[in-house]
Amino acid sequence: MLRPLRLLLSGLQTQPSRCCSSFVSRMRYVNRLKEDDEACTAALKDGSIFLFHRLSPLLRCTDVGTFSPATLTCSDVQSVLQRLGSDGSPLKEAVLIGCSEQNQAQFCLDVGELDQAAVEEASQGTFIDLRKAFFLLPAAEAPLVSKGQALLRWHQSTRFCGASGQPTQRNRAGSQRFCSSSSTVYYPKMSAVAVALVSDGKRCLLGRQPSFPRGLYSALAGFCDMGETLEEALCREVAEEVGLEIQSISYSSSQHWPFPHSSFMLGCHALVSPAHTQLCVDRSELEDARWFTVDEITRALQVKPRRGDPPILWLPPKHALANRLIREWVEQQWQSEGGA
Ligand SMILES: NC(=O)c1ccc[n+]([C@@H]2O[C@H](COP(=O)([O-])OP(=O)(O)OC[C@H]3O[C@@H](n4cnc5c(N)ncnc54)[C@H](O)[C@@H]3O)[C@@H](O)[C@H]2O)c1
Ligand SMILES: [Mg+2]
Repeated sequence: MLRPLRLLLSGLQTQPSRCCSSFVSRMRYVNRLKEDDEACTAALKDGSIFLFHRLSPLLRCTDVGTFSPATLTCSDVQSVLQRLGSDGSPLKEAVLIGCSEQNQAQFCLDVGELDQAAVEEASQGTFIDLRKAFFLLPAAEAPLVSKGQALLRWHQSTRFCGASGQPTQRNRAGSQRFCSSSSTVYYPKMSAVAVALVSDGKRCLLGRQPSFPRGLYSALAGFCDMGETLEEALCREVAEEVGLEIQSISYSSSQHWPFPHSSFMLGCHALVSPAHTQLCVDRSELEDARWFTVDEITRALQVKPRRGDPPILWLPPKHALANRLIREWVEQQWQSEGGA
């Protein structure tokens, strides 16, 4: 029997479609929720919510001592709000983050106006500063939390239109804000950053900023200027920071990086001529930059730094794209040595 068209459409609004691969249907579902306020309101009722308090995510400690983001249902959050005397209106501020593999829409919500300790008690979790939380979470879960925080931060800083000075209004999903006075649409934005692991074929180049923890060296990085390509940004940054000219670049991978604000990190391997490796470090940007052999890097990758240890070489944590670039380089060096 044919179902009425209206019923079919309302079914489509609340659940991912089953006509395509589960990935395709989830992506289309999230896209629909961004465009359809009613569908998004319905999805929130059945969705999961990650709470934040003044941009710090709510985490729970598992029985085995690991951490995970506290996932609450909409009714969990409603009962927490009720217990704290709130009328439930903060739920309207929830922002869509994505959709789980179980087809459940995921939202984030900042309850910074409520008492932090009272929310922690009612929701059985702890709000932890993202700088700490990011590294406590498993690598698979940290990006979801950092995406939630980035979206909440963007909403908090885009309340007014830069053209008219009037308040902006958000759509239901929180994927855009609109100023009816100037007709400007605002979308969440992030800064592009180029990161390069520079090599001369045998050694790799790492640098440290004065603000880094003692002993930490990382790949060179810099914000892309307006109008620059990724390649131009990498060549300029490496020239500015260490005075070298890059000969060739190969793209590796990218990542969203929440610190200090949302950055879109684009990671590459860069080669300089072994005949021109003399460093001329710009001390206003870097405290130090050095060439490291594959043996030094391999040893450093095996060391687990402990508080109070003497400052040996420390590499960026596993969650960071720079760590991935360093590992890729080491693997490539061992492969080419094995093959030689
Ligand atoms: N995830 C990783 O593996 C990884 C590795 C290296 C660096 N990073 C991140 O990359 C970012 C950039 O690296 P950097 O500090 O060497 O950059 P950088 O060398 O461009 O120097 C930073 C300076 O650039 C200026 N700047 C220009 N555009 C900016 C913008 N859009 N936002 C902020 N400042 C801007 C500011 O004066 C700032 O002090 C840092 O936030 C760092 O945390 C991440
Ligand atoms: Mg830099």
